[in-house]
Amino acid sequence: MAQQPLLELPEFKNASTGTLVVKEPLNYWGGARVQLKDAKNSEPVYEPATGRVLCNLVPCGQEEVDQAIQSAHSAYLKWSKLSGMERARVMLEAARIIRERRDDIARVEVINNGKTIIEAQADIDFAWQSIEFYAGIAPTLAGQHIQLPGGSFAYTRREPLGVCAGIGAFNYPFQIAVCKSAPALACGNAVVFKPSPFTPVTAVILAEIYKQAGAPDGLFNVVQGGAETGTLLCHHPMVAKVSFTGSVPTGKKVMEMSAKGVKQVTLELGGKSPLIIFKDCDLENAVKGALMGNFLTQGQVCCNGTRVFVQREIMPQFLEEVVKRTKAISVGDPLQAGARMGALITRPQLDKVLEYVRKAKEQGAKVLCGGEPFVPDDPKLKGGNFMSPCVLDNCKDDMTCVKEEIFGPVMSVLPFDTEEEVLQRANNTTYGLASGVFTRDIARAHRVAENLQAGTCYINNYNVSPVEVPFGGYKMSGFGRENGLVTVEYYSQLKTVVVEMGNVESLF
Ligand SMILES: NC(=O)C1=CN([C@@H]2O[C@H](COP(=O)(O)OP(=O)(O)OC[C@H]3O[C@@H](n4cnc5c(N)ncnc54)[C@H](O)[C@@H]3O)[C@@H](O)[C@H]2O)C=CC1
Repeated sequence: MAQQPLLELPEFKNASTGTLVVKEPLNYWGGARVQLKDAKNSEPVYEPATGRVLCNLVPCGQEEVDQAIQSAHSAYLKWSKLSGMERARVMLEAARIIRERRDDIARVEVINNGKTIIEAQADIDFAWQSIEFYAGIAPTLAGQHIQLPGGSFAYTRREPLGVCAGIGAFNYPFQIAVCKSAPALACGNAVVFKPSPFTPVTAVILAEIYKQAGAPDGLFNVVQGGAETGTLLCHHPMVAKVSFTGSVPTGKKVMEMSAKGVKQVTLELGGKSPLIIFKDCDLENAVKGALMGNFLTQGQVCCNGTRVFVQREIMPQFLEEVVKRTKAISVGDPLQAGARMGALITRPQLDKVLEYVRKAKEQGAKVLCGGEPFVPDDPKLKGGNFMSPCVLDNCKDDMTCVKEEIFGPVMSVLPFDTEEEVLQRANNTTYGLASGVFTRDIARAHRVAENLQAGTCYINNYNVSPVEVPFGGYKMSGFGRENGLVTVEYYSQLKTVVVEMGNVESLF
């Protein structure tokens, strides 16, 4: 009997905070959810807002990873032979279904991830837009014709890589699965995706949607698990490329393992990005930018501008306004429309963030607001991983909170005097994912953008990442790009064909 898609099951349809229990298998290959034979290594996955068990994660071992990759490979053989127009048609249908089911997918994402519904809806909108964008590009993929002497010529073909593995982080589960699969599929590849073990639920919904849209069985597969399953993907000889989103230490391991098989790698890693606010800025916009650059997804965003450099003359006004607005952020049930901050991903992650705040105080920072565990009034949320968003003043460049990626709602504010000084301090980090500058001086804005060592620089805004704009890191924040036209280069390879129209001129 055909499986009923997850989103149509009654428990998914009526899901609200504290009610969803997922019993259906979350691994997916060969066009269907797969129940693993051996569930002995299964681990509970908790709902961040309640601390309740949401599902049990059954990790894939060698045999299952191999099955998923074989299934991807057979789909690749068919999919790669389709024209770009044919691939686009399937992708556009997938985008349409996602758009139609946007609120349902967003609700499940909230329950699994803990972010607020308003953010999850934006993430799902990003997802269908990304698939639409790459569907539009699929028919345009083409090579070049190069005229040679004597009527001979060469041409290039932009060809897919084969089976691409995607490994995702927990903070944008559905969106990351799409950011990797949309360009990969547009170029003619097949994908095996491993979500974070903390957020296993929505990737399989994406798999079901691709199938419903007409993708061949095996084109997009999901293998669940943690480091071990990820390792199996990186080592598998039939995987042509690994696209990884996660922390720097794991990214290094992924690169090392992939190097053994000379696999292509894209690394979307962490950051400790600078946001520079000059005294000639529009202060209200700068404050809004600092909040958007620090508190989305409970601060668990790779490109967050967590080192906020403020020119000394406007520091008092900036702090007053930023603290007032931070205190007004409503923390609570992420499925409530009014909530603006939900729960952190896990209890250990919450403890880690609170420890960063404690250490910051010990090193001399001043907590202007927040930085404490938060227990909402609603009894069902008592076991959730909530904390109050935090602003730290009196920060110095050598403090731990300024140097390390906290991955929680903690903003460190630092004074500066001159442009030259702030650029030097902003760049004094091994990371280079993003950066931002607020100023009304147009020449200064572009000069600062040029001199910041980061893959993205936002001028007079922060954390704006539309699908058509490339995104990725400098330095230890990784390499390769996601989003935008350039990403097709990371999911395809160029074949050169040389055609002789005359006789072979042999030296022998
Ligand atoms: N640059 C970007 O686009 C983004 C970067 N990130 C970064 O991700 C990090 C937070 O995400 P986490 O999920 O905590 O990262 P993580 O590095 O702990 O895990 C990421 C993924 O790697 C897998 N993994 C762990 N060990 C592995 C191994 N040895 N081999 C293969 N796979 C392995 C995990 O199971 C998970 O799926 C932060 O540093 C954040 O900045 C997050 C989102 C976007």
